[in-house]
Amino acid sequence: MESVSEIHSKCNNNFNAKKYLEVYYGVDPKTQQVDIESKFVLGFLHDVFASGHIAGDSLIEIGAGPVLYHIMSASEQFNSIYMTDYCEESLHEIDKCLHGQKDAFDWTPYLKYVCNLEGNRSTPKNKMEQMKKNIKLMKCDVTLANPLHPNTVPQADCVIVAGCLICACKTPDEFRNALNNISSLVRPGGYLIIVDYLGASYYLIGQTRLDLLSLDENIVKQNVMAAGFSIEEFKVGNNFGIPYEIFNCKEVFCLLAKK
Ligand SMILES: C[S@@+](CC[C@H](N)C(=O)[O-])C[C@H]1O[C@@H](n2cnc3c(N)ncnc32)[C@H](O)[C@@H]1O
Repeated sequence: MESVSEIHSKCNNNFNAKKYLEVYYGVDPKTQQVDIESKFVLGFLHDVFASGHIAGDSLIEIGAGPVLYHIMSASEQFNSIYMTDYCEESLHEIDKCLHGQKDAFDWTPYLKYVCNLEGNRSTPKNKMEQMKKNIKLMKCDVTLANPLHPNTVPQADCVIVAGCLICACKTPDEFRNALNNISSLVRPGGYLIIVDYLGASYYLIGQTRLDLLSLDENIVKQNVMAAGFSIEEFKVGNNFGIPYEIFNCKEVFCLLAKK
């Protein structure tokens, strides 16, 4: 049996957080425009949080990786935001952003896009300052009954899981278990948001190929409902800039469900 630290170091070897950011979140240096998939996902998250009724004391993002953008629209709605991941290296990339380090990934194009969606009531700089105040970083593992083990936090008003479950789960059974584990983190009446991909089976980070669980809409919906949620929205987007040889993805989905 592998120890937790062995598993984490193995994960660090396979998941190159810096390279991942460059390949999947790098923008054209000339135009600084965010891609169509990001506009779809950020637009969904904006609409969800702009309504104002998904708010409260805490939000947990599970499997955030080195990526800051899924909580941009939520950042003013919660007192505490726990950004969590299996790999320490990924959390370190977020930490660098929060501490304004020189070699931190630059999220400005995405911050600008989100501020624009919000009618520019805030600036990218102010939004980043807001995030610095309420984000806490924590390890997680969706295969554990308490994914935040050894930490415990009060059940959250909202949990976001983006691009994580098709990486962390190898079979539909593992997907079901992970959703049950994640459900334990959401308070009754709280919300679950999933952003993930349909029909994808691998992606590349540089030369490293990582396998993915191929999901369809039915498997997602059935298991989310079985984990104690009622689905309020399910939106699918299918216009990708990433070449098929790098990520054999057909569709991204955004789901909002209430416990
Ligand atoms: C493709 S990345 C997605 C990162 C980011 N959320 C995004 O949308 O770009 C998949 C993430 O799932 C994380 N992950 C893999 N296995 C996990 C597990 N058992 N528990 C929690 N996170 C896991 C990885 O460390 C990685 O950060």
